[in-house]
Amino acid sequence: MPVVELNGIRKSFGAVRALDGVDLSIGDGEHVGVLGPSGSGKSTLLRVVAGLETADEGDVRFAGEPQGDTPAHHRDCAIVFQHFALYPHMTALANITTGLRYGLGLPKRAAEARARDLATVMQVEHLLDRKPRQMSGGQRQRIALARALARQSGVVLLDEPLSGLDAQLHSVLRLEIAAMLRAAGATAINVTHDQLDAMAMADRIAVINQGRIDQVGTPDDLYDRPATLFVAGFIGSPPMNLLPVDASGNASFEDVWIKSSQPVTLGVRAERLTLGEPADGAWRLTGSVALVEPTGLDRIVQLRTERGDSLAFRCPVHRSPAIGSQVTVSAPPDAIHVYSQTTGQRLGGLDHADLAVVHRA
Ligand SMILES: Nc1ncnc2c1ncn2[C@@H]1O[C@H](COP(=O)(O)OP(=O)(O)OP(=O)(O)O)[C@@H](O)[C@H]1O
Repeated sequence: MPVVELNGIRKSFGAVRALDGVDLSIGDGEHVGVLGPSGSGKSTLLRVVAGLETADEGDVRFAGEPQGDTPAHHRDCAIVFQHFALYPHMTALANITTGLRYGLGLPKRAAEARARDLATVMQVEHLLDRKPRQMSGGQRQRIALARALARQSGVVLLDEPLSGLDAQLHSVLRLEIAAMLRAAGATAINVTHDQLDAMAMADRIAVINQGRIDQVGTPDDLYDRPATLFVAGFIGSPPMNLLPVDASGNASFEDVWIKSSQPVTLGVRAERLTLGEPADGAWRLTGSVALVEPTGLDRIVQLRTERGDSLAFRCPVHRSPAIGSQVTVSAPPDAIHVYSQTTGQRLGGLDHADLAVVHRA
């Protein structure tokens, strides 16, 4: 049985539809990332699960039990907020034990014993006597997480737990937090706008777009087979190149026509495009180099085609073309994804029944 189930959740604030029919099911011990741009409804979703916000429609279940009438403080979940929200006048130990003593009613000694055990596992025992202002941002966030995990709740809810931390700490802490949650066997919902965080931490990711979930899948599912144009353009850095096919059925690939009963957009990832003369059967494009972006590992090159499409490809440092030069890139047909422009949904690959691919002589 799923630990958390959301069925048909809708929530509006006046005219703003924050959640527009959200279904999501989370298994025991699973870590699900909720990923989407600013304003897409991520925080509202988390607040509805926590009971801090009431859904207009739909229901939230924990272990099969509808939570509709259960107030936030009686729900079996703990939240870690974006801005630490530790009590500033209390030590880390007191911050962790307060919830155990006054929330769960544990006696002081038992609460402290549990807090110390957890602090040892999380390697923060040296911080227990410090107050929040005596700790760094990362240390405060570890204590906030310890406080949430100490409650041994069914569900841990994380709201942008890494925002506001510097880049290096950020990447260390995301692995640590994911490992701590796994070690505790916690079921977690982790809201973030950062795809790298979601990819690194979550077992599955729900991509939310304007209050609806476009796709739920493993990080690889989302990357390899984005279900919608939105996911294709959101996941990946650089995101997938998207090339609309014009009304006459002209693909922007030069030697190919696409005939389709509906307008489609072709997608191809930057790393599937190769610089230089194409192999047999590959689709090719020529354009002028607009920008070359060093990543250290390689170069991301932005190309502008004659038709006016922009696309990015990756190439090794030693083969990097000069800005302004004309180059040809190509992709194997199996690297090409096809999306409906009408529905935004992925139709599949070039073998889709609606498409006829005509190679020019
Ligand atoms: N209390 C509120 N009153 C009015 N509108 C709200 C309220 N809370 C959220 N909204 C609106 O609902 C939409 C979704 O907001 P939400 O905070 O859930 O998005 P988000 O994806 O968490 O965004 P961010 O990443 O910027 O925090 C936004 O348009 C927001 O302005």
